[in-house]
Amino acid sequence: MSVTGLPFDDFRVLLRDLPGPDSQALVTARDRDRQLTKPPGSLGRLEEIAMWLAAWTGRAPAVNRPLVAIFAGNHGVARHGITPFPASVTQQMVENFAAGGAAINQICAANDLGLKIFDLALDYPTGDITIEPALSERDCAATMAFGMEAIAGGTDLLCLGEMGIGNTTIAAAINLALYGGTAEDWVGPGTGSQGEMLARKIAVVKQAVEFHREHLSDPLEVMRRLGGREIAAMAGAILAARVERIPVLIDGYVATAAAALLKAANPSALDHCLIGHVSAEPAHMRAIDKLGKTPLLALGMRLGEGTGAALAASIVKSAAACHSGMATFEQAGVTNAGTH
Ligand SMILES: Cc1cc2ncn([C@H]3O[C@H](COP(=O)(O)O)[C@@H](O)[C@H]3O)c2cc1C
Ligand SMILES: O=C(O)c1cccnc1
Repeated sequence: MSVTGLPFDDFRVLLRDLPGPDSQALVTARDRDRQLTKPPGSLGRLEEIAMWLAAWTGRAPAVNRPLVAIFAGNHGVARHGITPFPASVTQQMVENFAAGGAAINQICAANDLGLKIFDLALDYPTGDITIEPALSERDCAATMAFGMEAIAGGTDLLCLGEMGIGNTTIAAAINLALYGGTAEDWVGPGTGSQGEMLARKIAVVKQAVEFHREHLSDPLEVMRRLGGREIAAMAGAILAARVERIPVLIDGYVATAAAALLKAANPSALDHCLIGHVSAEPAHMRAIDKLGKTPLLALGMRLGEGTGAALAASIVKSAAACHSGMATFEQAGVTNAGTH
């Protein structure tokens, strides 16, 4: 853990001093883009994505080793009956990922993406956020540090996803703590909560934020009090990626809440991240708006597992391929505007 004092100290230092974009790589990429055999701007957002890759990797846009990292955790709050599925499904789905049977396995296979699963102490659910912090500072910091391992094997595009029964309740509590409003504004069905169960979910989120209200001005405190292990690990992974100049694709409502904690700590913390998709969870678009981002895809998905981020990776790969592989006007002998 920290050599400087409290476990969060190293992360506070890291968050204060994040590397910025590489302006030289950006200028070089813009210059090449102007020469490619297409009308200027005609590849729309693909062009912006290529420039984003250049700025945050510091080199010519390329995606050679895309990786989906899924973090799995269990939540004490699940005991309140706020989700239709039992907490045991988290472990069962981890086994399903390993066996290749989940949606994310198929999307990774179809799009040539690496996949790594990190299970986080599944036998030890976090504290029940309605009456206690989810994690101690030490445990939360250790889990953030573990999340940084996501990039250890090397990748040049990190897609972040999660698995954790009950974690849309956790995401709603984080958003309520960060942005205010009412619990109803941030709670949605998740895997299918409705009627009395949905009412309980709203009450639980309200109660949790009320219980911790004195301690919610510090985003890292919000993380440990209202978050969960997969939330802390995703935040750690985003930070590690920033330091190592790896662009990041964020998945749905839950992953976005983890990212939001970093943005609250440093407004530039997510500049190397794009939101892969807007999920069907009703509050996801509002949460994305709070980050000042525009999602790449809107497919009505509401699964998690990194599936939306993984699908968006194919767009990012295509953006890099166009930028690096297209011929210039000169190479192809195609007449450019203004030169005829
Ligand atoms: C079989 C199954 C596979 C999943 N894959 C992702 N999730 C998603 O659903 C969970 C969050 O929803 P809630 O807050 O309503 O529990 C997370 O585990 C999330 O990744 C799944 C959920 C289930 C049941
Ligand atoms: O948007 C998400 O990430 C999501 C939605 C429902 C269930 N699990 C995750």
